[in-house]
Parts: sequence; structure tokens; C-alpha cells
Amino acid sequence: MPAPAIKICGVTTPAILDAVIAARADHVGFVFFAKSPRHVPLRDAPALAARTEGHVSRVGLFVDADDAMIAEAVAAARLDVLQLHGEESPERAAQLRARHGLPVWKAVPVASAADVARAAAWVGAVDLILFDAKTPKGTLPGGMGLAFDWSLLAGWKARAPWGLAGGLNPANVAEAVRLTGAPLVDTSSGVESAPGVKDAGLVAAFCAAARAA
Ligand SMILES: O=C(O)c1ccccc1NCC(=O)[C@H](O)[C@H](O)COP(=O)(O)O
Repeated sequence: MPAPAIKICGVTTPAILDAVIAARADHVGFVFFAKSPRHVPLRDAPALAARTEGHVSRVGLFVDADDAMIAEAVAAARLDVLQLHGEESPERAAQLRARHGLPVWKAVPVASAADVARAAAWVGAVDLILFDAKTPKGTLPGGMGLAFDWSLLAGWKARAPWGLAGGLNPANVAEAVRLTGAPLVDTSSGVESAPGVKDAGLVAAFCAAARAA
């Protein structure tokens, strides 16, 4: 089985971006959602984007954002991918893909087999389906360090490119890849010392563990 692609989400500082690049991650996630402790203000995005050139793809994460917000972030961060993490519909995803000419990824919250089955609605509308843990009502829709029961993915017939997120960290990512065969793994709080504070050592350990799976 080839090593999974790796996405480190919620990067906000040049120092951690450099650590992500040094660890040879494939994708870096910039969160454009003001309620997140990992929110990247638009004014910070150009400098972060400039550091990534030729090293790692830039994924912009949005939660039910409007057209203007997404367009500003695409320009400021020179995004390569749009990741939708809210209640967006397949039609909205397809519209954004056409408007920006960028791949669109959709996070699908999972707590049951029915949630995994619902991912079928996204096949064709998006370029990658990211299975993530369903979070409690009233909390952030992601980045909570919660894992779901990975055995639920046994029913997923991989009819579209997909990835695994939710509670992944250096200690469990290898097992997660072995059990699910995930072609992409995504982490945020699993490589942090506190909410929103990434740790370069944990980023390196996560990437090494994912590749060794
Ligand atoms: O990271 C956030 O703060 C965030 C806020 C709102 C929506 C999504 C968010 N993160 C999404 C991610 O891509 C995370 O990597 C994914 O949910 C996994 O998070 P974690 O369980 O903390 O590894």
C-alpha cells in the first residue's frame, strides 16, 4: 500500500509552516473561519502562501462562507484547493469548483454507518471526500481532536478519492491507515500543544508515523 498523502490543517505561523514543509507534508490547511482558534486573518495569508511555493499545496478551509469571503481568501492565499466544512450542498460545491477552477474537498461528519452512506451524495460533485468525526452541537465542526469508529468505513466502497480526519495524532495514525487504507490523512489538534498552538516536533512525528504505516 502506498504511503498516504498528509495534510496538516490549521497552520497560522511561518515557523510551523516551515516545520510542515520540512516534514514533507503534501497539503497545508489554512482555516478561514473566524470562530476557530486557527483562523488565518486575510492580511496574514499572502506571507504564509509565499513560503509554501513549490513545497506544499494550499488548502483553504471554509464553513458556509459566502462568495466574497471565498474569493478574497483564494486571492490572498493563492489557494490550490477549497475545503468545505459546513452545511454546504453538493450544488454549492459544484458551483464553487466551476467558479474558481479549483478542486473542492468536502468534509463529511461521521458518527454512524448512515453518515458514511450519505457520502454517496458527494461523488462527482467534489474532488475528495474527507471523513471527519461528527462534533457535538454548539462546538466547532472540526478541529476538535475527536475520532470516530474507523470500522464504519468498511462499508465505504471508495467510489471517489477520499481521506480520513478526526482525532489523528502521531500515536494512532499508523493504525488508522492500516485499518482503513486511507489514501490521505489530515490532522489538526493532534499536532498541537494547546488549541491552535501547533508543535513542530509533533508535526514531524505525525508525518513520519503516517509514512511508516
Ligand atoms: O481546525 C479548526 O479549527 C476547524 C474549525 C472549523 C471547521 C473545521 C476545522 N478543522 C478542520 C480540519 O481539517 C481538521 O484537520 C479536522 O477536522 C480534524 O481535526 P482534528 O480532530 O483536530 O485533527
